[in-house]
Amino acid sequence: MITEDLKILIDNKTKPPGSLGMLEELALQIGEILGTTSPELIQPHLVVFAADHGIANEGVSAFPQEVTRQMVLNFLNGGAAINVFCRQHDIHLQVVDAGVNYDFEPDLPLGDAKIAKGTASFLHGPAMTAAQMERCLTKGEAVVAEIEAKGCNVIGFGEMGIGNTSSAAVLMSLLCNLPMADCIGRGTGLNDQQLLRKQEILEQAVANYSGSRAVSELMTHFGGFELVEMTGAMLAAGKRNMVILVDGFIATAAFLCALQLDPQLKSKAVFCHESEEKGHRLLLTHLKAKPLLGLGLRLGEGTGCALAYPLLKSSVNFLNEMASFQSAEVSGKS
Ligand SMILES: Cc1cc2ncn([C@H]3O[C@H](COP(=O)(O)O)[C@@H](O)[C@H]3O)c2cc1C
Ligand SMILES: O=C(O)c1cccnc1
Repeated sequence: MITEDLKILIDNKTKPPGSLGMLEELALQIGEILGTTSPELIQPHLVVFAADHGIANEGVSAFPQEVTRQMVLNFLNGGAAINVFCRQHDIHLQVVDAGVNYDFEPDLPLGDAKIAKGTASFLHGPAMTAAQMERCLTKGEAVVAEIEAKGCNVIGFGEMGIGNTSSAAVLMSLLCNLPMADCIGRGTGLNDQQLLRKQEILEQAVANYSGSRAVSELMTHFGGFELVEMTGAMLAAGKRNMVILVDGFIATAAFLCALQLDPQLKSKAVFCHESEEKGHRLLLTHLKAKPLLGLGLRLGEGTGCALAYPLLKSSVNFLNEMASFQSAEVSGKS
């Protein structure tokens, strides 16, 4: 019903049919999610989940683990890329400690969803316990519930966690049944030799794993606290009919996990960009997802979401503000 109404509205705007391309698909999708032919994007939010990874100590990242905590403080001081882009587009930014290996001062404007001070290395055993994994999903959901209560209906998710492209790559490889070599990338900037080592470590971790392919067990074994909290947050946003902005490689891996738990979730998700991280294109292809932007970003933090947000605004604005052939008295197609 709403879909047909939206399609008629979009086609009656003063333009050749389909000429606004992906913006038309976006307007249709946002109208469907919000259940209205005159959607408004309200209180856009971007949540950055941060946590540390035991696997970071196995030489899989070009940067040391303490960068996670240092970047959290940078976010709180307003100095990271995601701060700049959120400021530019009036997006509320919230940083959440999902499990950074550091005790932050209690009075900082930092969401507390800490599970532990970093995961264990998944090279030889599970990254977290099953109970911790469940707590991640619950805490991610709670973060979204609180934000939705403020009236927000569009929410993006970012992450910070040195080593987390490794978690994401393994989850992708096992859930999509793809060779590790197709799922790993240079992350923060590994050279060829370091990349080969990352592949060996991750292949060894999978060889050492004797569990099932059930997504909950995979998230427990290979997940990061920030990644699984993001999965919980995405599930919660979908359940609440919010527009979900999916960022780069790690966020898409979190989405892949969420989709296994809620197959309806895809209709709520906007894939904001295609990351330069090697596995991302294949992961998007696997999800049959069409990203909005291709800027060669490989940062994470939710930067792709913040950069794509103006396109969502343009799509609802054309739907709400453009004249129709009838109202503007423009002749239709002959
Ligand atoms: C200064 C700095 C800022 C970042 N912001 C996001 N990431 C990104 O890089 C990390 C993933 O790459 P890997 O798996 O290779 O460690 C994540 O923290 C991700 O958010 C950053 C990385 C660095 C170094
Ligand atoms: O695409 C991403 O999310 C990404 C890529 C490299 C490093 N950090 C994040």
